[in-house]
Amino acid sequence: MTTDRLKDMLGRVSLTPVKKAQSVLLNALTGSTRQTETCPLPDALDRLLAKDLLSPEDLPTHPRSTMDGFAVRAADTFGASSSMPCYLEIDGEVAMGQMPTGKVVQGKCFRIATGGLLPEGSDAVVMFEHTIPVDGKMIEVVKSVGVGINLINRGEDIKKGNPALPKGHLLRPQDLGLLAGLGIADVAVYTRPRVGILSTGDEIVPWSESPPPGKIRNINGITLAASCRRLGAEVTDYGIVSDSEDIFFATLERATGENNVVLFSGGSSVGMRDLGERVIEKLGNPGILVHGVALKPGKPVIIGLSHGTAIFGLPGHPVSAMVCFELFVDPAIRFFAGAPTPNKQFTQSITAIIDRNINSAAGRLDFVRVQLQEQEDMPPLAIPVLGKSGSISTLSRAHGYFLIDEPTQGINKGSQVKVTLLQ
Ligand SMILES: Nc1nc2c(c(=O)[nH]1)N[C@H]1C(S)=C(S)[C@@H](COP(=O)(O)OP(=O)(O)OC[C@H]3O[C@@H](n4cnc5c(N)ncnc54)[C@H](O)[C@@H]3O)O[C@H]1N2
Ligand code: MOO
Repeated sequence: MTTDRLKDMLGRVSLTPVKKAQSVLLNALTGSTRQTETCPLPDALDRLLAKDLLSPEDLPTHPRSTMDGFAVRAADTFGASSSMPCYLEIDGEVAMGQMPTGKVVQGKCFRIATGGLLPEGSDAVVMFEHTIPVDGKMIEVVKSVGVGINLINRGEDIKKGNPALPKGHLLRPQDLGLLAGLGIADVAVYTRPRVGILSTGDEIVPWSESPPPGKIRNINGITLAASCRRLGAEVTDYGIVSDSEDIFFATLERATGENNVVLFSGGSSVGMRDLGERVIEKLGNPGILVHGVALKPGKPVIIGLSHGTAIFGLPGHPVSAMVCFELFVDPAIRFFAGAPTPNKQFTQSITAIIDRNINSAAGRLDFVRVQLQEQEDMPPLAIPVLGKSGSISTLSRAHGYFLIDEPTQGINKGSQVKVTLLQ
């Protein structure tokens, strides 16, 4: 496979627009394998279906009453009203959980409870409230019913052979309920994506330690692992790797062999010790897809692929790392998780009104963190959370973000913005 990196007029690799980088990544991933497995129904929540599911039977398997009342022949009640009731003889009772015995014949009815199976001959149910007992054997019907009223027909929920759920569908509680109703005990799902995480930098110490002067705690190892778990991935932490090319390469090579996606943070920009690009290139097949995107923050991100595993060199600054996760890693994990269109389709977003002017340079995508403040009878206010990409508290305080696209040079106070909520 050859990679198609954007070049400027002098042949130098230039910053790639975010949308282009996303499509290069997703196109390259189409050659990667997604594994599937069988999962017991109760454990299938939040998994993605690996096959189209057809209904193996009619649901319900028999017509059932949806009201407490009397199973009748609708024609027997035509014209019935409180001023001119019709009279029906109670000829039997449907026992719950049992097949009804007997048949409703003209002029007769069966007592039935909600959920009871409709006895043969009946085609509607009259609610108790619309009847008056005459004696133990006879009722007055004071409201007519049409055929099919107050019952659910065989196969009305879903018919045998009809599509129940499509391949790639994310299984929610209501979907598990549908599968339970159809008696599907084992579900073919995509295997959870495996993600390996490395943190690079001689200055990084485990977050649980007290850093001596010159060192800092590992923030990215935690934020990235948690973001992966949110997407249902299984995460392996390969720890903190020192800025030695040999150790970094050996760890990255091992992680690439063991995972669908590998993330490392730090070492993506052009500093002397920034080995990210070199080691991905060395892994090859094909190696680097994109290095440097027109994005703020997050410009130095590296996107690579090696032997079907997606590799991301995320900028070390904690906000930049999470922004790149949201825009690039998230779709890659969704791809391996089995999502049919890995770019977020129905992200939770709301319209808000920006409370001040925001500058933005033309030619790059700006990711603006915001807090939301409710306003009466108006969309909420979006208040930008300003701060450097090294300040994780700015993301922690943010309720969401909006994007300023490449051609736009800033937006004016009072404009509407589409805020994607940060979960
Ligand atoms: N001459 C240039 N310098 C820089 C450029 C540039 O274009 N030219 N880009 C800047 C931008 S933008 C960013 S973002 C950073 C990205 O740098 P790296 O990805 O190489 O990351 P490091 O240099 O290793 O670290 C940056 C920063 O983040 C801290 N860090 C790293 N890992 C962690 C972690 N796991 N937890 C918490 N903090 C972490 C690290 O200590 C640095 O402070 O490059 C700019 N430079
Ligand atoms: O891209 Mo850097 O992430 O602007 O801080």
